[in-house]
This record gives sequence, structure tokens and C-alpha cells, in this order.
Amino acid sequence: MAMYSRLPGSVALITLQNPPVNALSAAVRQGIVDTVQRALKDPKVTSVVICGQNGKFCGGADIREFAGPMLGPPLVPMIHAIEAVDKPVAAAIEGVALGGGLELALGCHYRIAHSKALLGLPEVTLGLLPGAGGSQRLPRLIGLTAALDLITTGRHISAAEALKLGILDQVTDNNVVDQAVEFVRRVAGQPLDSRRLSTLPCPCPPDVDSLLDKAMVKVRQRSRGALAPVACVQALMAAASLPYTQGMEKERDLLTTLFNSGQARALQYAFFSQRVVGKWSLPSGASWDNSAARTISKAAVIGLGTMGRGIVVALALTGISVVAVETQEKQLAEASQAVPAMLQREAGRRSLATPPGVISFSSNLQDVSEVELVIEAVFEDMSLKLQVFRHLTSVCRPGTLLCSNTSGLDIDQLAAVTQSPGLVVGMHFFAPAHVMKLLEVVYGPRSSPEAVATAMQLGKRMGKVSVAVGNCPGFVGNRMLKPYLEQANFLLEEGATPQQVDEALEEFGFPMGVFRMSDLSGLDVGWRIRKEAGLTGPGVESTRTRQGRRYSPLPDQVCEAGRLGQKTGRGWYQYDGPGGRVARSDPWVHIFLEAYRAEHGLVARSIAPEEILERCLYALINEGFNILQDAMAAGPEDIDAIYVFGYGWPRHHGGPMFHAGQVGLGRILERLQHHHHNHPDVPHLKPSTLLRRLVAVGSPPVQTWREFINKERVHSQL
Ligand SMILES: CC(C)(COP(=O)(O)OP(=O)(O)OC[C@H]1O[C@@H](n2cnc3c(N)ncnc32)[C@H](O)[C@@H]1OP(=O)(O)O)[C@@H](O)C(=O)NCCC(=O)NCCSC(=O)/C=C/CCCCCCCCCCCCC(=O)O
Repeated sequence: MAMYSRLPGSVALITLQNPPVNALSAAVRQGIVDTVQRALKDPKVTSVVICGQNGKFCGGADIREFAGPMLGPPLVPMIHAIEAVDKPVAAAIEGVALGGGLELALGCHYRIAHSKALLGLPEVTLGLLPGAGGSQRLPRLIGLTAALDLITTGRHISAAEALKLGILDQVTDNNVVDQAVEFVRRVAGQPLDSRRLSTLPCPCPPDVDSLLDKAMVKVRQRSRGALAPVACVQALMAAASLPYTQGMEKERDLLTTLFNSGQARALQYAFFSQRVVGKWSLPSGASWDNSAARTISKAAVIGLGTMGRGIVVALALTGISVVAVETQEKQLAEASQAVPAMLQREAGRRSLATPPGVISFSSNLQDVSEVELVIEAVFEDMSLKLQVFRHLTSVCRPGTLLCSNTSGLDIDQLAAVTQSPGLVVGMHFFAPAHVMKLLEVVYGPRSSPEAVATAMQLGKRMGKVSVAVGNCPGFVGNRMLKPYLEQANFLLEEGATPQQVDEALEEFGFPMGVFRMSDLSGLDVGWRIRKEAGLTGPGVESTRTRQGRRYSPLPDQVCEAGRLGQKTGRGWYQYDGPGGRVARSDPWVHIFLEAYRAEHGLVARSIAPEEILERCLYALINEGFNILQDAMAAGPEDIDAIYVFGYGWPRHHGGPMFHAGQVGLGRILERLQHHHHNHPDVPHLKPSTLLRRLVAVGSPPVQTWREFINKERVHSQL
């Protein structure tokens, strides 16, 4: 809806009304069309201000409407009609002007914003382009170079930056509607031709072709395989070279292609998944809306290795006072140098004049006695963690929340050695912890709703996408990674090279293939876990079947050769030296693989990229179904958010579970059956019961799985 009011004097005020962000739904668009007509017809009105209700101008087109038929007046003619009005129209921008919201403002003759407002054209993040004239008007207003940056990244900018770029005419700290009203009163009667952006030429630099070529290369590198960034550059090419009307035709064609693409559906699904996971619920019935969170102001981090340091910075950036504890003096000395520098850098990146939190360093565990929450981030070793938790429970005051940054160990076992097991949860950060968006909040059988709510809210304060997950080995993310890594190793045994596997995965859209990623994380991490599980090490026979299933000793042998990845300068690839970043193919690896195959009587075969993708991705997806079946994740959105925000799953493929739906559950089932038939000794390839059940009921859309699973559980089908 849009409300019309005539202010004393001659200004018409149009207020968009569609909480919470005044998205341009069919009703709002109809309201705008009607009220603009009314203002136009009213002879007493000499100027118009458009604003949004409840401190938000407009969050853009109504994304929920994209799933159905488009009803109501279309955006493009609506904005043209506003631009054509012969009375000055100003947008009074408060809160946000995003996507179609900013495009609406660009159709107005003037734009006045509050200093705290955020503006942007984030359509690219939803698999679209600014298809309501934004791709043609913005470059005409601020020039091609700046428009390319804003439109291809979709970043939100401050009012100050928008003013500098020329998007805004005025920024105010006062009431923005009052300012806009005053503004239009002042300019009433002045000629409007130069204010109609569609009539202006597009300012381009002399080397426009090279600028556009470079932009195209950049977007292709940045988001491999994504259609929208490429289409955004194409739309801007049209703005630079064609008259407005033809540019609009190009914009429309590109939008239609994107709008009907699977990628747009995937990205819009990813937008909503991110919000769905915030509305967490546990099998016990506790949920985000019935569990109170505590507000934390003092916290401690135990262990100042890479993870601990990042966690200290992430906490301090939210304004929390942090006690950073490390019992090894050398590590403490290093951390107390490194952490303040990290904090300063990160604060600078976020344009904070001074980092808000206070950090104190200590080598004494007793110093955590006054904090409200502790995050243990010591080495991934259960006996060490148990020792720390026993100590914490004796030194912390009653009621302190005790969290572990374990990446997969049993939270319940840790809880069992404390006096208040209900106050123990996992907070699994991803490296670097102050940068990566994902946080898995792990609840054990005894974790209280309050502890989960507090950890979830703390994650949110730190700017993380927090996902509540159940307590099982590897939780959600790492549990699914296991079959993925396993298949990658089997593919090497069967004839693939690390490069072939990585290229197939990178072509799919991962920023890094599995072997490059393993080299980066360090190959010794998995090696140690396999040793602890009794799968390798002294006394374990070097066969390809262990603990009753197929096993590849390849990664163990690479480690035994002293190749631990980037840190040793050698792993699945070679690097310039220890700590080197650029992976190059290593003849050693090829000779090693040939010798390995010969030793085990394996005949190398040529493996197509399709098989690589199927084996790696479908094994991972299958584990996702097992996780849903076991109620370790509340719904497919949780798994998808974890993979998009923590594991580099290409956002334009939505997430593993969404991708399964797009490929077709029947097809995933059939291919898993095929591969399991060929590899009966690989249990991870055995299709999950849930997948079978979903196929049996006709492969319903991913958005309905949560409900389906709950019903199946009630009827004991899972
Ligand atoms: C920054 C925000 C606005 C606010 O953030 P925050 O305060 O943290 O709150 P949130 O939790 O994020 O959101 C609160 C709830 O609001 C919902 N929400 C937010 N934005 C929208 C929206 N735009 N539409 C619908 N709902 C929205 C959100 O989901 C929350 O609800 P819930 O908790 O999930 O229930 C932040 O929300 C934000 O960033 N929002 C998104 C901003 C954005 O990306 N805007 C751009 C939207 S796309 C757009 O504008 C495109 C315009 C041009 C193209 C128009 C295309 C029209 C179709 C034409 C068809 C042509 C093809 C023809 C096909 C053919 O012929 O075949």
C-alpha cells in the first residue's frame, strides 16, 4: 500500500506501507501508481515527496513475489511515470534504499537521505540485475566506473559515500521527510529536464572498452559460473553504448533470462535460508521465540592459536571485554603482539575509529573467574579439552556458560565433567574466526535452551550466520565433508589426478577444489583424526580395506612423506616454499600415484569431470539426508547455509540440499544406487532412507522437506 497525504501548503507526501521493509509488492506498486496520479491531478500540489513507513524507505522488489505470477503494475513504467511528472518529486530515504527501492529513488528528481541510511543495488546477489532501469540510470548519474563497482558487487553503501558519488542531493542528521519537504518547496518551479536521468548521457572514461573487458574478467574470476554478474556487465555495456530506450530493452532481455534461471532461484533461496536459520528450533521444542538469551559483556577465550586469536578479535569487535588466556608463555607473547594488530586492522576495515572491546592477556586460568561466558579453543584433543573443562567448572562462578570451539568432538562428554551440563554448548568457528561468517552452535542432549539462545545471539552480534546443530561426530559441516574427501581420494586411486578433481569442483563454482583446500588447511589435521580412530598408524596393516570398509591410505602416505600442505611447501601440490600460496602440479605426486596404483594392482582409467562431481557431491549430499534423518539439522536450509557460508559451496547453487532438488532427487538416488552398486564397500554411497522416502512421495520441493521429515518422524517412518 501507499498512503497519500497533502501537507499544509502544496506538498503531497506518499508513504510506502509494507512492513517490515516496505518491499514493492503488487499492492505497494498499485498504491504508488494511484497516489502519483492523484498528486499529478491535484492543482494545489506543486511538489511530491516519497518516503517509507517506520524509518525504512524501501528494501526493493518483493522477493517473495518472484515465486509466483507477476501481478499488479510493473515497476519499469511506474518509475518512468514518476520521472515524467512535471512537478518535482523527491525521495526521502531513511533506513534502506535497496534494489528496486533505489531504482524508484533514481526515478525521482531529487534524493535526500538520512546520514544513517544504506543504499545499494544488491540484485546481483539474488541472481538478477537492477532491472527496473537501475542498470541504465545509475551509470548516467554517477558514471560507468562507479556504477560497475556498485552493480556487480551489490554492496551496500553509506549515505556519505552515496553523496560523494553523486547519488544523493543532500544528507541530513535531522528528520529526513521534513528536510525533503523543505527541499522540494525550494526547488518547485525550477526546470526538471536535467533531473530526468534517462535523458542524460552516460559519462564514460576514454578507455571504456578496456574498462568493460577488465570488469568482465574480474566478475568471471570472482564468481565462477555465476550468470548475474556477467549480465550486469553486459547491461552496463549497453548503458555505455546505446541510447536509453535500447539500453532498457537490453536490460529487459537480460533480466528475463536471469529471472528464469535456476541460479536466481538458488540465490533467492539462499537469501531466505540465511533468515530461516536464525529462527532456530531444537527437537525438544525450544526455539528462538521461546528461549531467552543472556546478553554477554565479559567473556574469556582459552587457547590463543589461530582459532583462539580470531575468536578474541571477533568478540572484541562487538564491544565485549575479553580475557585471552594461553598457558604456554611463548604462544602468549606472540598472541599479545598479534591480536591487537589483527583487531586494529579489522576495526579499520569496518571503518571503526577505535576497536570497541578491551582485551587482557593472561597465562592463568584463574583469571576467567569473573566472566559470563568462556570459549575454549585449545588443541583438538579430547583429553586436553576435558582437562580444561574440569578446571573451568571449578574456577568460574556458577552460571557461567562454557563453550567449546571443537570442530567435531562430543559436546556431551565435555558437559559431563562440569557442574552445570546445561550451560555447555559448542561454538564451532571457521578459520579465520574474525572473518568467516559461519558459526555452528552445537547443542548436546543436556544443553539448555538458554545456553543455545545465548550462543546463537552472540554469533549474531558478531555478524555471523549462526546455525544450531546437533551433537554428532563432525557436527553437520565436517560430517558431510568426510564422504566428499573420501570420494576424492578414491578417484585418485582409480586414475584421476588432484588437478582433475580440483578443476571439476572449481568449474562447478567452489573457490578451491578439495586437494587445494586440504593443502591450505594442513594435511596433518585429518591424519591425526584417522590415527585417533585407529585407521592408520604403527601396527595398522597397509591395506585398502579397514574397519570393514574401503579405505584409501593415500593421504596418510603423503603425510608420512613429510608433505603436510602449504605449511611445508609440499602436499598434493608443490609451492614456492613453506607457507607458499600458489599451487603447482608436482611430478612427485604423479610418480607416487602411479607407484601406489601399481602396488595395489589398480589400473588407472580416464575419469570424466561429471563422474568426479557426482561421486564427490552426491556422497556429500547423501550424508546431508542422513543428517536430516538423524535430526542433527532442523531443515535443509540449515545445511545449505552451513555449506554456503562455511565451506565455499557456490551460492548460485543454493547449497547441497537445494542443489539436490534442482538436479532431481530421483536422479541423485539413481546415481547413488549406481555408484554404490559399483562400490558396495563404501557405505557413504548407500542412499539414505530419507532420500528414498522423498523420491517415493514424488520429490517434493526443498521448502517442504522440514514438514515432511517431522511428519515421517511422528509416523516412525525414519
Ligand atoms: C537490509 C534489509 C532490507 C533489512 O535487514 P534486517 O533489518 O536485518 O532484516 P531481515 O531479517 O533481513 O529482513 C526482515 C524481513 O523482511 C524480509 N525482506 C527483506 N527484504 C525483502 C524483500 N526485498 N522482499 C521480501 N521480503 C523481504 C526478510 O525476509 C525478513 O522476513 P522473514 O524474517 O524472512 O520473514 C535486508 O532484509 C535485505 O538486505 N533485504 C534484501 C534487499 C534486496 O536485496 N533488495 C533487492 C530486491 S530485488 C529487486 O529489488 C529487483 C528489482 C528489479 C527487478 C524487478 C524484477 C521484477 C520481476 C520482473 C520479471 C521480469 C521477467 C519476466 C519473466 C518472463 O516474462 O518470463
